[in-house]
Amino acid sequence: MPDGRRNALQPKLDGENLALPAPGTTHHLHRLTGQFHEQSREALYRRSIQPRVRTETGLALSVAALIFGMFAISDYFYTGLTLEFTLLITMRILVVVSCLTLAFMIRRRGSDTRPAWLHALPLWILATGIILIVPLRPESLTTQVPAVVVATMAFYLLIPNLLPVAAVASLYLGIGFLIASVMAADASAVVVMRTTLLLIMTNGVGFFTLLRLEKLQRKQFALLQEERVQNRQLVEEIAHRKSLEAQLRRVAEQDALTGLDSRRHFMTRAKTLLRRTRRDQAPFCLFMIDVDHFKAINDTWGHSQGDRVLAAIAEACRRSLRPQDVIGRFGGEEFIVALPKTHLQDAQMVAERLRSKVRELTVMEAMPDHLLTVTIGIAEVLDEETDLDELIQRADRALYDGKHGGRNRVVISHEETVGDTPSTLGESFSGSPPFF
Ligand SMILES: Nc1nc2c(ncn2[C@@H]2O[C@H](COP(=O)(O)OP(=O)(O)OP(=O)(O)O)[C@@H](O)[C@H]2O)c(=O)[nH]1
Repeated sequence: MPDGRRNALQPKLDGENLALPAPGTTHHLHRLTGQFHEQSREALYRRSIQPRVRTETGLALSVAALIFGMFAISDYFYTGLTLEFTLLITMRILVVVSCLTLAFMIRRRGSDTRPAWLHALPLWILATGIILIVPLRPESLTTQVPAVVVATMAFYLLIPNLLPVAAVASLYLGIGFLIASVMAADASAVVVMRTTLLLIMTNGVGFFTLLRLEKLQRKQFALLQEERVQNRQLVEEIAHRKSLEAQLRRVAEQDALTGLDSRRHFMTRAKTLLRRTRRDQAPFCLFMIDVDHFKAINDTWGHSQGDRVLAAIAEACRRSLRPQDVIGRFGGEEFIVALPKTHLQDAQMVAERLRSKVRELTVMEAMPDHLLTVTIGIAEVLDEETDLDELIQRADRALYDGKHGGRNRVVISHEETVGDTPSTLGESFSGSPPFF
């Protein structure tokens, strides 16, 4: 299904059609890392944020590397064109190039199997670069402390990473910086103490802020999943109800044995047709069709054969009539047909054709010596007549006349004719006489 046509009740997570957890599954987060205890859910979460993380990491690393490179200007002011400056500029170029390369790799090569070290490595390179400034520019130690604080916050909050990765890299930066301060810049105990406290505070703030963010994002993810599960259940429920409704409608509207309209549905459709035909002042005819000696078929060949005969006659009706004619099973072995925009003479021809078709049905092969016949009563709607029930009654009376007249015939309701002359068009048997 194209995305545009995707059901609005089924939101899609970033880039993936992810499997959903079982409904009602609760989620627990690790207290110190903020990650899901459930490994599969954690993997699902990471996959869902992967495209965003790739882009943001690439951007953040590029920005951090460029800022780190820009500080070559202050190196020049501190050292002038000395060996230290050459070492500093070389080191900065190496760090910038490594970070940009890794940023590029993360953006281009990010996949499910991407190793964690690929994300950790740029932090360690940046941290090493910052630490190395201390021995190369020991006199600027005091200005380097705020740079370490900013870098630590960037490790936690700017460059997307898992909390343990950011924490370990920040600790490495802090401890490395303190050791370098003592060993290469002869920092006094007070300065070391102050810097240590500042870095502890920075790490604390960074750690707990990122921990909170990690937890919030995962809670949001879990809620979204829960919602998706509920939406999916809702969609399934709606589909189920719709199919039940359709089934119920079919049961109510269709006769199960023949597939024809049920009596009730026929009445509804025929009434609409009659109204429309009356409005257009067009003719309208109705057939009542009854299988002759049907009880005997049941009694002799069984009810299953009787059912097959009814289904075959229904099929013959469907094939002999036009798509706009409405055919219904009126009850038992009786069928009813509404023929809109049909004159009596045409209806009579159609009925005769149908009667001949019934005699040729293959279902009769199982009933040797039996001539399967039907009697059809026809009534045409009279001028200004709008009542379908009356039309049915007249067709039924014609059918009754046909039964009494010997069956296997088409009979037109005599109430159709001008004057009181009966117009029953009885027909004597053709072919072999019926078995009964
Ligand atoms: N097999 C089968 N028989 C049915 C079904 N519905 C009604 N019948 C039977 O159809 C028979 C109708 O018999 P009758 O009303 O006496 O009519 P008939 O034997 O066709 O006689 P005439 O109409 O006078 O020619 C009854 O025995 C019903 O039990 C059905 O769905 N399947």
